[in-house]
Amino acid sequence: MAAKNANKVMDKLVSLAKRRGFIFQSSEIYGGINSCYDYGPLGVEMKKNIKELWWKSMVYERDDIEGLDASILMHPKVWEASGHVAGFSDPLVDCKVCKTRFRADQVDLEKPCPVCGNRDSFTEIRQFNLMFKTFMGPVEDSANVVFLRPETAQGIYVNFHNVREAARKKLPFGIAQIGKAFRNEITPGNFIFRTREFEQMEMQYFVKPGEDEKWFEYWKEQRMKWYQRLGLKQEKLRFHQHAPDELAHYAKAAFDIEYEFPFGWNEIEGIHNRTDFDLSRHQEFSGKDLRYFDDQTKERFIPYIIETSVGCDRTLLTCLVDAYTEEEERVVLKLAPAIAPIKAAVLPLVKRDGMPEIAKQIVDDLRGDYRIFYDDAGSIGRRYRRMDEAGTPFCVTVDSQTLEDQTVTVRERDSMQQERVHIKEVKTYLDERLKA
Ligand SMILES: Nc1ncnc2c1ncn2[C@@H]1O[C@H](COP(=O)(O)OP(=O)(O)OP(=O)(O)O)[C@@H](O)[C@H]1O
Repeated sequence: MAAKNANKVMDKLVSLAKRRGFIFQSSEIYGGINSCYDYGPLGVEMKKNIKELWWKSMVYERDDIEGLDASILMHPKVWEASGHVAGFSDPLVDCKVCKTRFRADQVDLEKPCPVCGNRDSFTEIRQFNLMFKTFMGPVEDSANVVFLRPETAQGIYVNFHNVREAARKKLPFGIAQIGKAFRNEITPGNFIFRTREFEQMEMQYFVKPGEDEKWFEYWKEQRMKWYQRLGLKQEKLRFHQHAPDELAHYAKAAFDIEYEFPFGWNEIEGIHNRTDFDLSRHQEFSGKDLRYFDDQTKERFIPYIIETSVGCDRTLLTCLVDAYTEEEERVVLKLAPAIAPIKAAVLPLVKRDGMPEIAKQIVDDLRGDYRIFYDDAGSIGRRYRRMDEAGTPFCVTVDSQTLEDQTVTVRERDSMQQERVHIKEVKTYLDERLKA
């Protein structure tokens, strides 16, 4: 029953996302391609807003973090050093009869194939590496194999000294990066929750060994605060601590921030104490000295790294799920104004008496600062509903009173309360309410 309801909510969200232009199935006219999605006009705005808010809180509001945008394709040795060539894999089995593929840890191998019912039909377990391989240059041989990065972090580690020197940074400091990552997941699903191509927002914070635990606690707290700033319901968020047997090979401690989706509690962000593993390995494989020189203590050492790693697409899904609200007469996305794709809609009550002209003038005045939408099609009620579904926090309506006293109606999305505001005051009114 619970699973059925979960599917229903997700189905409704997927349908709203398509109808309103947030997210489309990739290559839809060709029947689609599994687990790949395209962001439409509203989706692209919302994703951009999420990335900007992350960047603002991680880079602009601090003085100890610098930005980076590293290449997706990297030297193949990076992935040997990182452990991804040897260890970034899931166990896989195939049914020899129906050819269905399973994750070996998600199916009972002693039982018949759950799809075709045949006994003893499973192949041996094989380790399936999740990295996408491709070839660089015109010759397709093993000497030219390169990988699409499965995480953005390695681009940060290999640039540790470049960024430190260029930005003249001393420990502790961080490097932040937003970019695409690719994983050939065996079991993608739940809409954009787990896909094979996705975007990550990662920050690696370099600290002195011995100070790592303190900074780990600090970043746990900071990152949880960020989700509150995104407007997510607090009771839907929690930490999950990795037990010793769950810890990745590089981690001394790991906490996930989890959200309660309609399909259960799931990770949205990982916070890891990666110790000196990454820089030590890159030092070993590259032969370059990646130690840090502390000019106060005159010591040389490899910094520890505290990582915060979150999926941008997964955050967007979380915000949509959290905002999706069904009320008696309407469906409304109660998105935080900072991430809402359209900040305000300007609506002439009727298409005459000069109302459209006044409305268009208001749009022109606001356009440079905000994503604004003009709509004069259909009844005012229908137009409000469309904006509710798009998560637009404010609707500005030009009506007959406007013609008399230059005031407009501003309707707030969640409360549906209306206020009269002078046309000259609309920009200030929005500025005050749209600040992140
Ligand atoms: N296939 C994916 N699709 C979308 N986002 C992803 C995917 N894999 C990872 N992420 C995002 O990147 C973040 C950090 O990646 P990390 O390697 O810690 O994930 P993970 O533990 O492998 O995730 P999971 O267990 O969900 O596969 C995740 O918290 C998630 O938000």
